[in-house]
Amino acid sequence: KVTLLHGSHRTGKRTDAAMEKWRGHGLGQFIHWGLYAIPGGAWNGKQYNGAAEWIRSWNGIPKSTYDSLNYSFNPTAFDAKSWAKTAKQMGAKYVTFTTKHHDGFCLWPSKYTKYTVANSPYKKDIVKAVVDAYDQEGIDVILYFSVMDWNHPDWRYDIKSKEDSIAFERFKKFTRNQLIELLTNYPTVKGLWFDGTWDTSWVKQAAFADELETEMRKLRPGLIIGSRFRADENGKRHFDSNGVLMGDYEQGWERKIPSRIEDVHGNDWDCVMTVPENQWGYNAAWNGHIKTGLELIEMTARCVSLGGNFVLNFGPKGDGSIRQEELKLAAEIGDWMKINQQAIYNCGYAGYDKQDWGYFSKKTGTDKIYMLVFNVPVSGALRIKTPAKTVIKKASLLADATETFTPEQISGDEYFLHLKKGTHPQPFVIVLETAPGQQSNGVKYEKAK
Ligand SMILES: C[C@@H]1N[C@@H](C(=O)NCc2ccccc2)[C@H](O)[C@@H]1O
Repeated sequence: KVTLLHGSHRTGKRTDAAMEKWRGHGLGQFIHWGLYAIPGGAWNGKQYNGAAEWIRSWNGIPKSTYDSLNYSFNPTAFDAKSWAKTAKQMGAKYVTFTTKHHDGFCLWPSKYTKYTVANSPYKKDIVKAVVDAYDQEGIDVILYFSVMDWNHPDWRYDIKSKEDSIAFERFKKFTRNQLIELLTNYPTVKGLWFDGTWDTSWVKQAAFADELETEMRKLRPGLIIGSRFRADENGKRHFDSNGVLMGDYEQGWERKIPSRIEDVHGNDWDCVMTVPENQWGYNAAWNGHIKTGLELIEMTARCVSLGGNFVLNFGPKGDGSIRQEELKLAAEIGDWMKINQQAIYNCGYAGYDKQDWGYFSKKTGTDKIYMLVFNVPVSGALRIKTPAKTVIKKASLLADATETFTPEQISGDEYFLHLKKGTHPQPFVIVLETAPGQQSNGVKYEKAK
């Protein structure tokens, strides 16, 4: 153990109500929207190969021309209420919304820079519209904020001179001012999702960032901040020099999902995921593999079964409308969630061995176990290995409790549930009422009725 002044200030999960609520969300929506949605991944008819929200960094684009896009930002189809309705129907319990991405354009009328929506034809406060609309739908709001700001003259990738240091001191003040401004303007937001914090200039600011995080938490008790915001004084990010998680949850699962429970080290975490391989902002040409509704439902199940939240990204167009492909996915996910949401909301790791047919989740604070079945075996037999001294009192279909299953005991703590042939074209959920701490009484298998 090394002594740290600016390492993690807490070990273990937060147990307060605000974090318990976040932990139980299961499914969230990410929205990446900004000037990058106007070019939509192409410039003068040429396709940019990277992620559309990074197009400003492309050599093919004159920076000043990109920066002038704020003068053509007028999303006439923007309707935060319809975005929030889409999220509600999908079953998302929270939204993470880009206030300012790496390009530095602010979707709120910040007092600390001219590079904001106030100086665009649209003029109005988009962050406020989103916060109000999602609040009204009962969906929690987390604000995405990029520390790295390509537009600000005082941004530096590293501090290599006295001039850099003087400039970056101004940048740090600017960053603090904007964060306090966001927390003051939009007091109902539940957390901040930080990005653009990997460059050396920011990694060197352990003391400043630690102080700023403390100040924000004091201003907004219960505020949820992930592991990507700040480094410790040795430059360690996400986990400090003693291997303790920074912030309230692990923010390292960007476009990837943990394989096993050991990978999450007993921490809270979220997985943020794109529909294409790697496009967060709107890209008109969705190339490569586009994830299907079934894939995304299975990713949601996998994240919840490992105690995390799955946050699916939407990239609205330059005019503010959501593309048809994303609306269709939201509807498909929502249709499944309407029937099976009980296995997702306020659920977490069940402590059962992973089986080939799918995922277990457990309703927090109860002995209710869910089996989220994606891969029905040819045998129709779903294997369950219960933790020691746990008996299955009842097994039934979540969608229809009258459809019950009589567990066939195979050995001390192993059972088969036998499915009727060809009865489940869609992923489905079985609920297990269990009684831990009891010796199994050898439930015998009765022929399927
Ligand atoms: C949530 C996404 N994060 C931004 C990004 O630059 N990701 C690339 C990246 C991911 C992890 C460490 C460094 C850099 C993307 O533009 C999205 O905003």
